[in-house]
Amino acid sequence: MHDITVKNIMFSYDKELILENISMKIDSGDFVCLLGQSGCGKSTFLRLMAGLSEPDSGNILVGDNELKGASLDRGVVFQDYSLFPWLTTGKNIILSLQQKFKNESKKELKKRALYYLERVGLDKATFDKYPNELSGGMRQRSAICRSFALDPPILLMDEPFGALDAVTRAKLQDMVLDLWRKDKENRKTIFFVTHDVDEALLLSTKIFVFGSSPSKIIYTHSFGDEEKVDRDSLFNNKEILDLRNKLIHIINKDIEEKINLKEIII
Ligand SMILES: Nc1ncnc2c1ncn2[C@@H]1O[C@H](COP(=O)(O)OP(=O)(O)OP(=O)(O)O)[C@@H](O)[C@H]1O
Repeated sequence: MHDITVKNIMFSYDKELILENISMKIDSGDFVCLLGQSGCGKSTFLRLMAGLSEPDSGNILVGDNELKGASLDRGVVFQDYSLFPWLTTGKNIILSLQQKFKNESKKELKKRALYYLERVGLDKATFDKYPNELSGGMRQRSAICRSFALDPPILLMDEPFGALDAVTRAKLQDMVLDLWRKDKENRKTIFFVTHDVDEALLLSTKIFVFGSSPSKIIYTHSFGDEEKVDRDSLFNNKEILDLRNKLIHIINKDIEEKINLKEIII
């Protein structure tokens, strides 16, 4: 129902081709990670999936419907938390919830917001705090809380943990996995951009790697149902270690090719 089919997407900024003929199939409930070197077009692609920009050609289908513009069926979490600094965390969350749950009273919306604050590991007091009174990790938890409270079937996440220290990052990775896993009946489809290979291995059921100049899919890996990677097997399981090395090699090779190409042009 919320399968995503991407067909032959081409996208340029001015005359520069950024995405070349991208096609992919994402099943409902998949946790997809998109890897690739910096500047290869990962965020550009996520913006297309969010409906925040349009491709030159090609299309994206959610189920049978062609994606046109932003929609409440797709939540987006960016790296920079994207909370309004002049509103308390609670008001930030309720402002979004009001767009979707138009018939719910303020009391019901607050109850929903508090429930999800707890699910992302924040205490009730966070509701009345302004974003600048929170740590980076707490701000990102709040942004994720807002997205999960909106309960979209599809969640698009653009390097949401990129600015966080390693410990907070690990905690939030576990939290998102937990939220994704627990909604078994109605598992969200998550599309997660990262340039961290270990993060992709830990989170994903499916990995796509973008190459650059212009960007196309250069590698795909799908984990079987029983193969979900946990934190221990990241470093102990030979198959996962081989895959990790392979992914790092593919990305490094793409970086080297880009550098060589630049030298030829200069
Ligand atoms: N608004 C814009 N106008 C023109 N060019 C842009 C714009 N946004 C991005 N680009 C260019 O498009 C290319 C892809 O950028 P994008 O941000 O999608 O890459 P990315 O893979 O997400 O990078 P990173 O991992 O560093 O965030 C880059 O060359 C970038 O300079």
